[in-house]
Amino acid sequence: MWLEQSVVVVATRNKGKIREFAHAFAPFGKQVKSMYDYPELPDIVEDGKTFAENAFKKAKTVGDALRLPVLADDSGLCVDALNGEPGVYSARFAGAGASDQENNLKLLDRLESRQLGDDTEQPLLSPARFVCALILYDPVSGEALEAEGSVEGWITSETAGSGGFGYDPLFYLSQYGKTMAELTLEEKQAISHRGAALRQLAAELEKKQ
Ligand SMILES: O=c1nc[nH]c2c1ncn2[C@H]1C[C@H](O)[C@@H](COP(=O)(O)OP(=O)(O)OP(=O)(O)O)O1
Ligand SMILES: [Mg+2]
Repeated sequence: MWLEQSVVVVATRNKGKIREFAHAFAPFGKQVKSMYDYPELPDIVEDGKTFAENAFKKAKTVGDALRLPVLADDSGLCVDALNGEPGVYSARFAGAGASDQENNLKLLDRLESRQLGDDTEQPLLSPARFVCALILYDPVSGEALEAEGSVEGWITSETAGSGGFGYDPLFYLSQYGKTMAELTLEEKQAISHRGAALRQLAAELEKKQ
């Protein structure tokens, strides 16, 4: 069913995610629609303890409302020096409705205030990873497919780049010598948590054929 459809509905209002999904599905001739295309959809309270729980809630809420198969993404940044925070709270780290810039500033503030002494002044503040959980939910069968991906990097105090979204300007990839925000969409997709989760989901779908 889902593989034949020319439209993919993604249960998100994040424009950065929408851009990445549109880029990922374009080669398959699939157009991406988001919650902006269905203004009647409710806000979804993301009260799960895991990315997968939240992604499932997004997919089920939107899928049941539209009676269409829906893909949902819940993702975030887990920072070692903060014991995995902000994790599932990434979007509201600096408070409900916080902007990316406010969240980034709070993250740097939390990490820089942990540095002891002046001689620890190095731009790499902590190992970190982005995690993305995807759920593809079909309201007719009630079936849900799940995939998860992650990417390892470092939080840097030398922010750089204007691509991507969210915490990308702070997320340094040693193998590229660049932040995630300095990568093209193509490059980001090849290594990102979202790209990895999408490839895993595609493999799951293939198994079911
Ligand atoms: O590739 C990424 N590059 C940088 N930052 C990222 C990425 N992926 C997730 N993030 C951050 C952004 C946000 O602070 C949180 C996602 O929160 P999350 O609830 O999944 O998304 P959201 O509220 O922005 O949109 P929605 O729930 O409508 O999908 O993690
Ligand atoms: Mg959200």
